[in-house]
Amino acid sequence: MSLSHGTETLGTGRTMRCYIGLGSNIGDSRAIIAEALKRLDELPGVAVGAVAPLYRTAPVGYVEQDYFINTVAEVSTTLTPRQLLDGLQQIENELGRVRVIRWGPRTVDLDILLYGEQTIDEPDLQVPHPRMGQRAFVMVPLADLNPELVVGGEKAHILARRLAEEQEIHIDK
Ligand SMILES: Nc1ncnc2c1ncn2[C@@H]1O[C@H](COP(=O)(O)OP(=O)(O)OP(=O)(O)O)[C@@H](O)[C@H]1O
Ligand SMILES: Nc1nc2c(c(=O)[nH]1)N=C(CO)CN2
Repeated sequence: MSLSHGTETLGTGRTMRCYIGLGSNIGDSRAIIAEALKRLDELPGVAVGAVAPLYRTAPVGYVEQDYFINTVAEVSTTLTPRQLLDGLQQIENELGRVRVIRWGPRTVDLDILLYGEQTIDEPDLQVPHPRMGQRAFVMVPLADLNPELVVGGEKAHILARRLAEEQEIHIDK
């Protein structure tokens, strides 16, 4: 929890509730996600709250790759969306340097799913995340945290249940 640390120089002064999606399919994904959450909580102006369970999920989109570990974290922040994105990219870069395969892809992906009720449509930042409502690996952990949340006109738990019938997702054990 670092909301009170240096926040006078950051962001809006208002505290926003956000949801961050985390995914990894390279290296020790569980340890990498734990480390990403620790670093997220250590960012000035960011406090990590509830974190959903870890899920093991089949790759969506480009399918010739390993299964992912995914989760979603609820975050309180005084940062602006862009400051938050900068912080997430810094963590991705730091952890991405823990290279497992030479020239290999990044080890962790951090997405801003929701930033309060705000809508942002800029070339390098779209919120709500435009593909979140089609992805079981996002909606299932998000629904664990906030089942009544409305995403694209539907409640998170309803979307999650439907997507989980189409896309492979299991609690990680
Ligand atoms: N809500 C958001 N959260 C994080 N990054 C975002 C968001 N909206 C746009 N971006 C942009 O997406 C870029 C990351 O693209 P990348 O190639 O990693 O996409 P991806 O994570 O593989 O795919 P997807 O966006 O479908 O999850 C970042 O450089 C960032 O500028
Ligand atoms: N299961 C799963 N599939 C994905 C994921 C992910 O995090 N989990 N991330 C992607 C690019 O953001 C593309 N496909």
